[in-house]
Amino acid sequence: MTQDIWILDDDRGVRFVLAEALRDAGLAVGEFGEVAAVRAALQAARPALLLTDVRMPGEDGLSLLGELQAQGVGPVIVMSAYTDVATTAAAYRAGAVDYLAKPFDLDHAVASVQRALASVAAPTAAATHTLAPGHALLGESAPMREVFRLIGRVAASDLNVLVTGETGTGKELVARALHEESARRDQAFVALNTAAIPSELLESELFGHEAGAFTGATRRVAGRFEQAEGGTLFLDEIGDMPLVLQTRLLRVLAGGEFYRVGGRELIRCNVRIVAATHQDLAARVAAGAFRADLMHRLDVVRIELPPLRTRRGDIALLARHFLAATAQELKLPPKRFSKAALKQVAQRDYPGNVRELENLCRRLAVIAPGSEILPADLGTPEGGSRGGEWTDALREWATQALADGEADIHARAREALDQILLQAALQAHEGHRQNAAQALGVGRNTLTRKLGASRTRRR
Ligand SMILES: Nc1ncnc2c1ncn2[C@@H]1O[C@H](COP(=O)(O)OP(=O)(O)OP(=O)(O)O)[C@@H](O)[C@H]1O
Repeated sequence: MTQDIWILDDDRGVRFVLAEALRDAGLAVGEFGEVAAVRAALQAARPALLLTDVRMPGEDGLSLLGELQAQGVGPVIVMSAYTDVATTAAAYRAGAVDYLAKPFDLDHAVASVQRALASVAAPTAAATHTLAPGHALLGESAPMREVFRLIGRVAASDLNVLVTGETGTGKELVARALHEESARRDQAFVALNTAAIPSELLESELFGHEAGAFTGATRRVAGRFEQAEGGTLFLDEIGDMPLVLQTRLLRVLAGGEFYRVGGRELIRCNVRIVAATHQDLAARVAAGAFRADLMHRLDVVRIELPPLRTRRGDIALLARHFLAATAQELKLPPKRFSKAALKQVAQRDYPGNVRELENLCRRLAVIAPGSEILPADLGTPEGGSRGGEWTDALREWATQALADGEADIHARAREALDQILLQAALQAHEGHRQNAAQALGVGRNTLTRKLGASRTRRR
């Protein structure tokens, strides 16, 4: 038996191609250009499935979605050119079974319809709260759309989520979006970077302590679990959590209750956990550094954030956003990228991902002269300044050294810088100290002292 699929879209072209594709797949199709027409048709019939756009002139497709759910109409698939988290999540909240980002692949759309018909999904809970304000999480690339889709899908559930991705890819922003799109949004969102806290303090940081629990504990302090009660707790860099605390955390997650450090009162907790890591958690488990049972408890749903190099299409959008946002925040005159500069920005490598791009744009918003940013302002070799090459390398080195927790980074970098300059100048002036010092613009004594210092240190 053929099934009746209704398409609601004010764009005739979309209706046409979609209807053709569905008919080719053996389905019966009805086409509607406005919400009112669907309402009228509902007097006489019910579709097996509705495909609808969300934003149309006149009435919002989402409001219709709510009505249809109330009338027990079959599954609804939402289509939209808007792929931001708020719209996607609102569609799922309103009961959509799938979300097709326009422009969509027709095969994909037909497959989605067939899947929905096959499962005739159990009705999802209707919208219970209004649309949250837009999130700062931006992106138009296919992988980011997929991330938004996932956020929309799982936000309303209370499932624990593990967010993975390289440093600076936006893991914390995803955790915030999950919180904002959930029923917990009016409660606290509390973030804790487990790697940034010395392990001996981590337990009290998480679970709080009583007065007198340890030296210096003069009064009772609530931990992050208590602060996040009813809300969401974001545990960043979970892969670095010491094993003893992993055990403790696991017990709390399993039992839903804990004691403060030095306390006797059992505290019940209702907290959703979103954990993040840049590491391969399974590899940490294999290496014996992470508990498998804790990983399974945290990794109920996984959201993988793609590195910026696999979604270069997002760079221009992000760069413009960061430039404008910095100007607004610091009350600076707005600047814009010249075409050539933006092209170069989009072609650069960002080992620090979105954070590194953001830092570059913040710097440009502050220091680039003029209202238009030119390639020369970027400090790239193509821009005419040779500074970019080595400062980029230095930045990479520093990022890595900091990530590895190395000590004395500043002193080591400064010494390396001094030595490279001194040796280059000495070489250029055939070992003549006076001339080398002069060329560098430092005093001869300074040069001698720096050469001496390095020799002493090496010993
Ligand atoms: N898609 C995005 N849209 C807008 N801003 C973003 C996006 N992704 C990241 N950012 C910005 O980049 C910076 C880094 O993001 P965030 O702190 O969420 O990354 P992270 O993956 O948690 O990093 P780390 O692993 O180092 O903790 C933040 O300032 C954030 O606002």
